Amino acid sequence: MTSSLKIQNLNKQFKRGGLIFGTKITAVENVNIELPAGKPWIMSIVGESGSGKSTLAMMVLRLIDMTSGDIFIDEKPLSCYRHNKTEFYKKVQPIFQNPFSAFSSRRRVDAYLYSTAMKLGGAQNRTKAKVMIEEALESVGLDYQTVEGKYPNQFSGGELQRISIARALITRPSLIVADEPVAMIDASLRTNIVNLFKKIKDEYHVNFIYITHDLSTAYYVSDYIATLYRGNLIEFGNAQEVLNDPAHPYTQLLLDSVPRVGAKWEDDFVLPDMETKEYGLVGCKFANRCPYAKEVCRTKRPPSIQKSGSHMILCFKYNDYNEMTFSATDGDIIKKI
Ligand SMILES: Nc1ncnc2c1ncn2[C@@H]1O[C@H](COP(=O)(O)OP(=O)(O)OP(=O)(O)O)[C@@H](O)[C@H]1O
Repeated sequence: MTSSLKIQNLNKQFKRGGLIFGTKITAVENVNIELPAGKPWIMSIVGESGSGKSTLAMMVLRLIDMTSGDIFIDEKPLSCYRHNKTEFYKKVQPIFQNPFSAFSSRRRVDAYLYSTAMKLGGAQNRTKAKVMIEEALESVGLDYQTVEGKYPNQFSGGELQRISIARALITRPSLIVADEPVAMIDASLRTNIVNLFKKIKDEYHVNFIYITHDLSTAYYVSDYIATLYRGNLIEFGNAQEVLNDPAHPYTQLLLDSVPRVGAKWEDDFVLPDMETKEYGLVGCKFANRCPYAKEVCRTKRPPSIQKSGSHMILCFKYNDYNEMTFSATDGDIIKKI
């Protein structure tokens, strides 16, 4: 199959502490995801704080290096863009959590839009750039006059995030990576912003990686759901399948709070030292919290099991706790019989 996104055996290790007494954590561990080309999609990456979501997003955005593995966008490895940042940002655009940090308070917002249209969008002059900007703003429900000549602090967080989205659209990217784009936005406006992703996906044929704590918005917009836990992709699949029939005990736990609008996991649900400890576990990272955990879950890394279609989980329970001769880190998938 030709793929629009392929994440292959992706790993990221961070060193923590000093040179001598420091430890390493694998913030993203052997993640494999492949999404087909052709039909645009929104993939939500969900998981509580410290599960590796932003680390994964930053690798896709080339903001940090991967330790090993590879990422392909439209079949091209990210390494292709090593010497060509412009080409990369034409293809992949970021949207960050805090729209106010994406724009300097001393620069007019329209200056950013013109700069993007002319440097990345291919506009040869300001007149052509203006047409592009008007169209992008219209797609996010804003008009040019409302934005013209204004500074970031003259907008609400929600408006400024819409402008960030419009700016991302100007380059006609193939992929937008939105890391917690609604976290700082009033709860009542979150669904509107995320619904925009859906509209833009269809209008512009752009794919989205949507990273979120906010399960209810993920619930409404996703075509695919990826659940991360301590760097492991513990469940992945078509959103309908994962949401209607979550297989991993952790995803089941998370989905208990859906569909309450604005439902979140508490950031201090897991204490930081417990987080570090879980990253270091040899078996399943969720074993200490899992009501179904057995001995094998604590001693061996669970295998990837293909439940049906694209739906996979990293869990012993779905293989009747059979010990595998190889682990998920070998990148193998066992088909559920
Ligand atoms: N530069 C870094 N150096 C060391 N450890 C890091 C670094 N960046 C992230 N980590 C660690 O990697 C793990 C995953 O962090 P990450 O920010 O990717 O999680 P997250 O799921 O995005 O969390 P949040 O929702 O809070 O942003 C955490 O334990 C974090 O402390």
